[in-house]
Amino acid sequence: MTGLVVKAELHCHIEGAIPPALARAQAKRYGVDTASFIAGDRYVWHDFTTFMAAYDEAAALFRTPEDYALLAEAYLGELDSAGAIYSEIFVSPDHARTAGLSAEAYIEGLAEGIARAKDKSGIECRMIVVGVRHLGAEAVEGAARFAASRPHPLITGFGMAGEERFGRVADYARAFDIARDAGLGITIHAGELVGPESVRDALDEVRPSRIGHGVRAIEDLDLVRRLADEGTVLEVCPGSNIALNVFPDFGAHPFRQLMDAGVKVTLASDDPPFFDTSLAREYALGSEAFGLSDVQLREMTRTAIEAAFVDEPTRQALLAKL
Ligand SMILES: Nc1ncnc2[nH]cnc12
Ligand SMILES: [Zn+2]
Repeated sequence: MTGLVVKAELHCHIEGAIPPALARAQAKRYGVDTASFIAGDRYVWHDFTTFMAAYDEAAALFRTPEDYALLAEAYLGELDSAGAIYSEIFVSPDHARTAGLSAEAYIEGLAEGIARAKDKSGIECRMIVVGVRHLGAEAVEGAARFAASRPHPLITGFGMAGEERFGRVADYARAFDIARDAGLGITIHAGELVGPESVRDALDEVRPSRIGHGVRAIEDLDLVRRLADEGTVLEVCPGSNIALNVFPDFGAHPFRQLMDAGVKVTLASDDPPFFDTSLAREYALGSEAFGLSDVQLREMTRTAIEAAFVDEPTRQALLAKL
């Protein structure tokens, strides 16, 4: 039934959306051995650290603007087929630079793929530049300065991904100040690998309108009330959380508790092929694991579009499609 529900996605890392078969094809072109991180049609990893290592290896196989154009076009085509009308992708200039591609060329390639997808299906997409937390505060400030220079109109947000157990949120506050001052939307990964204190620090130090994951806020009901009161939107990625063992199974996942407590929740796929998921599967889980009706799923899509980092005319046009 959820196939009929109009969808929107606020949380997908474009490097995390590389299908293993495409990574293999890229590796063949560039003469890279994938044995350490792909087996058959699956990425090989067993915890967050080895997941990040496999992710970095896959990202390093994308080296030209056209490589990224094809990736963005393919991912958005898949989303369109699943009924999505809007997507935000996290983009990481640090990963591009490691692969020998300038941040500018990387963004141009992605923007080309986004434009091709929009021409084909009408799907809207925006880019959120992310800094990589475990590269340190200076690197994250560099990513923020790049985003704040507003190198492309489709870049509308700034965020931070990577190893949440590295450093303290306060170390990164300046990066977020730079991005906020430039008018970018703000989101931050928190409450995924670390508990409620990480979410509280994110709220206090960064003042985001959205939090990536945030699900471990459930360990502190005062914090859950604060999220509800302040209207902070959570980009919840249940398939990712179970794959990374943040919770043992969907029965233990707090999506429904957060929603019932009045927290604004949305569903997203994070790094779909790494976690055997897709936006379609996350919406199906919304129904099958969390008991949401199609009407509730559609309302959740509305929450996502209301929280999207887009200009008002685009937001209104998207809302009119619901
Ligand atoms: N689930 C995740 N958490 C933090 N950083 C990430 N980068 C890509 N996926 C991530
Ligand atoms: Zn993420």
